[in-house]
Amino acid sequence: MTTITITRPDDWHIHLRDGAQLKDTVRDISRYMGRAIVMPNLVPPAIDTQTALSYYDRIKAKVPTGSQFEPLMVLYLTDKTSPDEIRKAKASGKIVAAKLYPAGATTNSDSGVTTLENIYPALKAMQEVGMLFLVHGEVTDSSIDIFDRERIFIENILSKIVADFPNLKIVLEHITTKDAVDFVTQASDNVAATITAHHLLYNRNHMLAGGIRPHFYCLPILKRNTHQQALLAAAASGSKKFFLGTDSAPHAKDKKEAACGCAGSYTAHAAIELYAEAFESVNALDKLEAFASFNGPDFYNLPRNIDTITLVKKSWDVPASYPLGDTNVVPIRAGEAIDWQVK
Ligand SMILES: NC(=O)N[C@@H](CC(=O)O)C(=O)O
Ligand SMILES: [Zn+2]
Ligand SMILES: [Zn+2]
Repeated sequence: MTTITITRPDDWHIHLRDGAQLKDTVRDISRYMGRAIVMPNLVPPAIDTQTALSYYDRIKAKVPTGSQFEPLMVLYLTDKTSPDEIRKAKASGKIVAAKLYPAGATTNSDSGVTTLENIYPALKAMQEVGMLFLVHGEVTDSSIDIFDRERIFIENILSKIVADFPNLKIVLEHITTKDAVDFVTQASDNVAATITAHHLLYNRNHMLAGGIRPHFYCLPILKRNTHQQALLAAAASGSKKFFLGTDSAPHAKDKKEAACGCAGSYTAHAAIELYAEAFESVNALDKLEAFASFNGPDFYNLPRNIDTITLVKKSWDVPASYPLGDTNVVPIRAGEAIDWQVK
């Protein structure tokens, strides 16, 4: 039987939600992830230090005994985020980044940023204090095709931010295109990207050919297979600029299987297992550890985890759904097999 042992991984982009759902999402992330960057797009969003810190306490209260899981918190940037708020967040020691959601770009982004210039004072403060800038990289202009929104964001917006703030550490989250791979690759060492398991394993045919599959609907939307191949090549390249961020984003089953379904796919039930499949598909299992366990902490200037987990190549069947608070979530691979499991 094939087994691989890797340093304990972290998840550099996840949605844990809140309220009744928190015990379920925290249980899943706590199984083997050491840390996670917890996204702040709650309702209402975590726009200030105090809100982010009380969210931290609610998460910690749900971590099962025996788990060492540690949440890393993120501030949600708005048009009004002040430099003082950035300094306060940084001083808390628990908030390591601030996130740009272009207003209207994705789930719970209504309070997001309307014009880039509005966050320049905050970005300047972040650059000064060494707080990371995380980006949902899609334009929101309704005249721009949904499959082009990441590329145009990079061309029109991200390239300007990178030029204006050369010392700001930037993570382009959940990249989905060859354009993003190329941009991040040629940019300075201060620019990196997370890649999800579902964008490595799937392309838009999986979502749209032979019937519409709403559980594959996430943002940025799955692209054509040439982009999927570029993402796989980037993840398997060994470049330290690319690292694990699941973007596991649960929505209740009835909110996904609907006439107007929510964006977000759930992968936290089997995150490293799905990444192992993706890396194995390109004969790059030897590159999984750096992607999952080294590149993220190195970019964030945090220590790598010191203990390990072991993956066994042994197929198991994913349940049709998992409990999510008082409702259910249909995970990626529901009712089908996954090749790997964590021992
Ligand atoms: N990725 C998604 O499709 N959805 C995320 C938001 C996000 O990360 O853009 C969510 O919060 O549901
Ligand atoms: Zn996003
Ligand atoms: Zn996300």
